[in-house]
Order: sequence, then structure tokens, then C-alpha cells
Amino acid sequence: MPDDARPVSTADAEVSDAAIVARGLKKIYAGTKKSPPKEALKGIDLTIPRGSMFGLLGPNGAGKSTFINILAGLVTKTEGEVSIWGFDIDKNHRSARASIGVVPQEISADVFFTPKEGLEIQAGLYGVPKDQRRTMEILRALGLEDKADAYVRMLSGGMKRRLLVAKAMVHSPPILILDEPTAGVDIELRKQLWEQVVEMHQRGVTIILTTHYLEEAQTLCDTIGIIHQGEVKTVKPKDELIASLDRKSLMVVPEDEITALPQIGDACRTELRDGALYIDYTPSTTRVADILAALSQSGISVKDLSTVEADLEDVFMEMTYGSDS
Ligand SMILES: Nc1ncnc2c1ncn2[C@@H]1O[C@H](COP(=O)(O)OP(=O)(O)OP(=O)(O)O)[C@@H](O)[C@H]1O
Repeated sequence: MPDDARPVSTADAEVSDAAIVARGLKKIYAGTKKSPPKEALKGIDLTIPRGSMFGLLGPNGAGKSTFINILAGLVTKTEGEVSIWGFDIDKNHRSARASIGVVPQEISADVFFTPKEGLEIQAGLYGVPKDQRRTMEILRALGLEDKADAYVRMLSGGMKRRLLVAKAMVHSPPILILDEPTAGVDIELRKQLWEQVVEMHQRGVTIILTTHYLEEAQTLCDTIGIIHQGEVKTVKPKDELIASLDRKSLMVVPEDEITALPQIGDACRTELRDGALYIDYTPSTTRVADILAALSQSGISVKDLSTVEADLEDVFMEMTYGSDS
């Protein structure tokens, strides 16, 4: 990657410090006789920090694949600017492209080559000189060393996915993008794949992933972007995002059976389930002490209690389905 291709005159220092920067990015797919043009991205601004494990979330049709395909050079943007690792995708196309490895959604493993041959061919396509290739090292990192010379058709589904990750890494890009890498993969294989991705992240690779499994994003990602109907709804560190949802739930196990719901202020929603009392409240306006005082006034003695934090799923619902109305 030539150093002189780095942006020097760009006033925006953020561009050279970020893994990905998109500004006013629009994509309008042309219409056909049967369907009108589709504005899949409506001028999005998005900055993905270097070194992050970034989760790009959004419901079906939100524009995630369109965004990723623009980064991968598979879809042409209609308007706006994008830089990858500081390289503008129009002005420095080759360096921008060399800075990312993309793991596609679909398994399209080439059955005619062994994993080792497949990686060598991919490295050739990226112009990696023979003496700089890391074929066996990459296969080892992805737990495929002993399958280096196997027929690809003999590999399990999980191994084929890991082979796709290996192929995306042949040119040692600083950014790895995984588009729904675990859709339809069973839990054990998903775990294995993530272990390897986490290891790559620990070695310094910036990871960007889209997934439908919010639990996965919550466990793995440090930063989350939510995209909905072609617009970025939010980008925040995960913990901040979850905390920003001013909602918690208190579960109270009473000493004696509760027959009527107690009155606990207007801001709280109460519900009886399986003998326990669930109280949803907004931590910014209601203190747990006030709730406990109200319970005591209603003659309820508390045997046990625990709080349940909001999770990414709650945030996601609020940012997407909540904003439809
Ligand atoms: N080639 C295309 N031609 C026309 N419209 C398209 C094309 N590709 C995608 N779209 C439309 O653009 C919008 C965004 O699609 P995109 O695939 O980017 O969403 P997504 O968030 O990746 O969804 P999913 O999670 O289902 O993959 C959708 O309304 C989709 O129907």
C-alpha cells in the first residue's frame, strides 16, 4: 500500500483516523418497468473507528448490504463520499479496496481447489507476492490447518465459512467485514467462528459485522450502528447505547401472595407473572428506594428482588419498529 496515497491535504483528520467514513452517502437503485427506483441509502453519515468491533444492525431491507457492497466495490454509490482506512474510494480505489477483506453472505466455495490452493489463487488475485503469502498461517489461525489439502466439498458448513474468512484475509487487510456470517449456522459452529474473529480483533484487525442475532452483537461488539430505511438512526459505544435507553425492570418476589397490583407512581408499569411482580421504571425519574417505599405502603413485604437492564434488543426495537409509527 503506497504511503504517498494517504490523504495529506484532507482537512478532515477524522477521515485518516477512522477505519471507515461515509458522508452524505446515497444509493438509488434504478427502477424497472415493474418497480420504481429505490432509494436504499438516503445520505448516510457514518464513522467506524479503527480497532473497533462494530455491529451494523438493521431490519431486513434497511440498507446494510448496500452499504457493505459499496465498500466492497460491488455496488456503485449514487452520491456522497466514502473513505476506507483514509483512502477515498473514488480517488484511491486500489488502496481503499486493499484495505478491506469482505466475507460474503453466501457460501460460494470453489469445490475444484483445496483450501490451500484457493488461498493461493486469492492471494494471486490481490497481487500478493509469493514470498509474502501467509497461506498456512491464515489456515492455522482459522483452525483449518489440517484441512489445507482436503477437498472443499468434504468440509462442513462451518469450515466453509471459516475458509471464506481466510480468503478475505489473504492480503492482510486492516479491516474485515462480515455480512451475516452466521445466518443458518448452528450454535456450536457460530461459537467457533466468533472465537476466531475475536482473535483477529485482538490482533488489531477492525471488524465490521452485520448480524440478525442481536445477542451476538451484544456479546461481541463494542460499538453499534443502527440503520433503518436507508438512514443511520444511531452510532454509539454499545454500553452507552444500552444505558441511553432509560428503562429498567425490577423483579420482586413477595413474602406473601399478591392479589392486587400496587400503586407505584405514574411512570411505572407493573405486571404480575408467576407470583412475581415486575415493575418497569425509568431510572432517570424513579429511584428503586421510592418503589420499595410504595410497595411497603401497599402492605407488600419483599422476599427477594433483582433488576433487569435493557438490552440491545430493546434498543433495536425502539430505534426501528418504534420509529415507524
Ligand atoms: N439490485 C437492487 N435493485 C433494486 N433494489 C434493491 C437492489 N438491492 C437492494 N434493493 C433494495 O434496497 C433496499 C435495501 O436493501 P439491502 O439489501 O441493502 O438491505 P439489508 O439491510 O441488507 O437487508 P437484508 O438484511 O434483508 O439483507 C431494499 O428495499 C431492497 O429491496
